[in-house]
Amino acid sequence: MENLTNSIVGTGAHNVSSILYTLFIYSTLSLVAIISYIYNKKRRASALLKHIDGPNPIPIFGNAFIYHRAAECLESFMVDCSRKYKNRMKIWALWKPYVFLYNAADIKRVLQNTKFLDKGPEYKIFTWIGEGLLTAKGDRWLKTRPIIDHSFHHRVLGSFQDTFNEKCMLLVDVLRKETQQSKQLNIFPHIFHCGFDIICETLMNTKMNTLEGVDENVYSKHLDRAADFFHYRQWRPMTYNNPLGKLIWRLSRDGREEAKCLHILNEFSRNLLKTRRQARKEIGYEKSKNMNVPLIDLLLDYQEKNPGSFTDEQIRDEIDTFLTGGHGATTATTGFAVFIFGCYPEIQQRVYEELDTVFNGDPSKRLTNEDLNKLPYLDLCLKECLRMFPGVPFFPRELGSDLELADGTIVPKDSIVIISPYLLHRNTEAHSEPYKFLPERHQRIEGVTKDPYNFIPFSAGPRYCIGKQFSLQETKTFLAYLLYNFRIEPVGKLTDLEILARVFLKSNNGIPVILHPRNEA
Ligand code: HEM
Repeated sequence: MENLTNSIVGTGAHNVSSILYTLFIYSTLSLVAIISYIYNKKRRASALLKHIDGPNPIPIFGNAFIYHRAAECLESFMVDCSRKYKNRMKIWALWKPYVFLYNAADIKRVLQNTKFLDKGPEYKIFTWIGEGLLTAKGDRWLKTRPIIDHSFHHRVLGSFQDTFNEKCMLLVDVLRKETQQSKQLNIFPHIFHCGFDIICETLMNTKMNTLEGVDENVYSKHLDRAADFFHYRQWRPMTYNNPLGKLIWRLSRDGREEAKCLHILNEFSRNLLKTRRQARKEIGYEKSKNMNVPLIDLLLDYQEKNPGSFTDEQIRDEIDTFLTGGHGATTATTGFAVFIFGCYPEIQQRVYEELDTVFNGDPSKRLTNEDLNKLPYLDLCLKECLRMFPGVPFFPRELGSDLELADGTIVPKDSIVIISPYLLHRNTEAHSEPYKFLPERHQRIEGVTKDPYNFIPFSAGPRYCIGKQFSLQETKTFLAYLLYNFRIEPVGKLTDLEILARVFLKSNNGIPVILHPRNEA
């Protein structure tokens, strides 16, 4: 019996050690295989990208320890780099090359090519929007974009003008009250809430009254927090581009708070969907035949007519995508525009005079689409604001195959390409005196053709911004009411604004202005 036990124990110990030995061999071999795979990839990438300059990397980590400065010190680091490394630059995040492009010729090669439609891994940390239109890949994007396009038909956009007017007039009232209480104010939160109410009422057919403070703006509040985490992680790829980094992030205090935030955002959108479905039942909503209806009804109609086409969670992804994208960039642009007009009083006066021909002395006039078309100078100013402060300063593409740049340089498959409207719009080869606000530069001149890829606030090619026309119409309405009702005085200079590249461009110290009412209503 003793012998038997000894031999079992002995065999067991032997088995354990041989299992451990085998495990050791396999893990060593796997590690060697992974390291040599990464090493070979990195070697190929280094060789191919040797002609693209960038900050000096350190062994193993590359530029991982300076990469975050790209977002935090947009002007003092990123713009400086872009001046030093003309037209494009390379940054290594561990072994992964990030190639920043800010010249039209290279950007065109990415945006026009249907091989490069997939967004970069940064968008995976947009966790609350799941696989909505912005992040969707391949077949899902190909299927969804043509459907959603119907909701942005000019007939649908035309029908939104009443809501734009009503909300912007309310914004003017709210600001009038504010100016009575304090001389100086940060106008951005008011614009942001107004933009949120507009997106809910137009695309989601759901009234929200956050501007008046009736409904607490749960969504915007948590969106702002989620954007903080996005901002932090976006420029620290180690928190999302490898399983260990992701796990450490999830377990961290911030990671847990992020998860709570995302849950609240998603729950808000689920409720919005439920409420709209219920409201449709109650009012006996009839499905439209031509699909030119607000987004939420389009998706619900489509789901009912084509069972299995969209799950409720996929519709929720789209709701979150459009609630996020639908007011963030537009309100950022409007905020910066207000400040710029304050800094250029002569230009502000010229816009006011143009507006006066349309408002005709009546500050509460409801603007029509025809009225908006009679404001060509405001159009030029808006374009110039979008040039100087593009709401989306950077956007990524992950290369599914090698990309050939304009001069023949090959950017290898699996690299990340970052297209930067912000840097492109400040590139002196594309725009002379880029720090000057010169609306006239957007004027068409007979016989002169400019490269449209020098100005891409809404991106270009097949994945250009679906909300472009919506946004232009909305921003113009915002500015028309604000500039007709107030003379804007900035608090400080343009260079005092601390500009951050968050999900959307943001001034970290707000948009501080003094508003002088022009006409008492
Ligand atoms: C000034 C305002 C805006 C700016 C500067 C802007 C900018 C952009 C840019 C640069 C992209 C391309 C992003 C990429 O390729 O990764 C984009 C895509 C997109 N935008 Fe906008 N946007 C604005 C307003 C809006 C509005 C108002 C909406 C919705 C109502 C919207 C919804 C979207 C969506 C869904 C996409 C993804 C399109 C696709 O991949 O098919 N955007 N936008």
